[in-house]
Amino acid sequence: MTSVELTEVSRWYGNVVAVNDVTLTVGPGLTGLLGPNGAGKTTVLHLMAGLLAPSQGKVTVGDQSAWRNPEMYRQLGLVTERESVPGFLTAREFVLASAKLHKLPDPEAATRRALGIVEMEAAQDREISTYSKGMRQRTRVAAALVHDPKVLLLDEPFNGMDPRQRMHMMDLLHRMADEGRTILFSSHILEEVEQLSGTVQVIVSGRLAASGDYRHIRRLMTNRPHVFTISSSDDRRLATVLIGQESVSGVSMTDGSLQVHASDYGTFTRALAKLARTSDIRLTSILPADESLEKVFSYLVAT
Ligand SMILES: Nc1ncnc2c1ncn2[C@@H]1O[C@H](COP(=O)(O)OP(=O)(O)OP(=O)(O)O)[C@@H](O)[C@H]1O
Repeated sequence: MTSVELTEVSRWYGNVVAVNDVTLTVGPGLTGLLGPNGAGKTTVLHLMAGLLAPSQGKVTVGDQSAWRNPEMYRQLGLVTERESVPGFLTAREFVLASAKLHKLPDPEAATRRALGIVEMEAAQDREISTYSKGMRQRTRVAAALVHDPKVLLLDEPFNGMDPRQRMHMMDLLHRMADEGRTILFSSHILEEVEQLSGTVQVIVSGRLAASGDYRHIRRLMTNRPHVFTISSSDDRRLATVLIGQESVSGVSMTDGSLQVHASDYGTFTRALAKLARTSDIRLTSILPADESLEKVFSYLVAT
């Protein structure tokens, strides 16, 4: 059982602070690292993989320091974000090259084992250029785990996949985690971690903003303040009724529609339907205002 640990880690590039005083332990099982673009996810993974030195703090894999420690690569595999697989090779050739780079005693057997884990045996002798996105990604996973590492890090492994491919990849990650490995993957899409049974660590602007299971994170995000645009059979009367509600912090009428600031999504939406019914007002549309993912995540930092 191998854990990866960050203790008071910061990493800056010139005057850009990419990771800001993060303390975090990722233990055996499956963990998601969630955050908007530019939050520092890649930097965290590269620190864990020993590709970057922390500007401050300590990064360990098992009991060993990650930085400047080639020994660590026996324990760890990394699937990088950018898809760079030579299309003219077959999956078997690609994974075998990785096995040879690791100087494994029986590279052929290790290649067969890794391709078996990702269920790529049937297509292993076809050129990678003929594969689907999901198959290419699984081939890259096989290359990263050919040396049977205890820790596997994956940077945005679901990027560009359709829902079926995504489910297949999530099953694969769960299976590897169930074998006792420490698996950490990054994502900038909340729905991508929906099928995750393990922990989600949320990172925003280089800081650890929240952690817990998917339902906990989802709740934190939906319980934040929301703005709704509402149309009804009598907007003006609806406005006067709503302003008396505890879950409403402001009401305004602009361009013929009603804007409502609600302090809590769940309480407000439940109250709205009931109020409209008892006041005999017909609701014709309720639209949540468009909020960028950035803003939603930032709310978590503020709490
Ligand atoms: N080599 C670099 N030089 C300067 N700034 C960098 C460098 N690498 C990353 N950054 C900056 O550090 C911050 C964190 O970047 P990082 O790539 O770790 O985020 P991320 O969460 O992985 O985002 P993305 O999903 O968009 O890759 C960003 O502001 C980014 O612009």
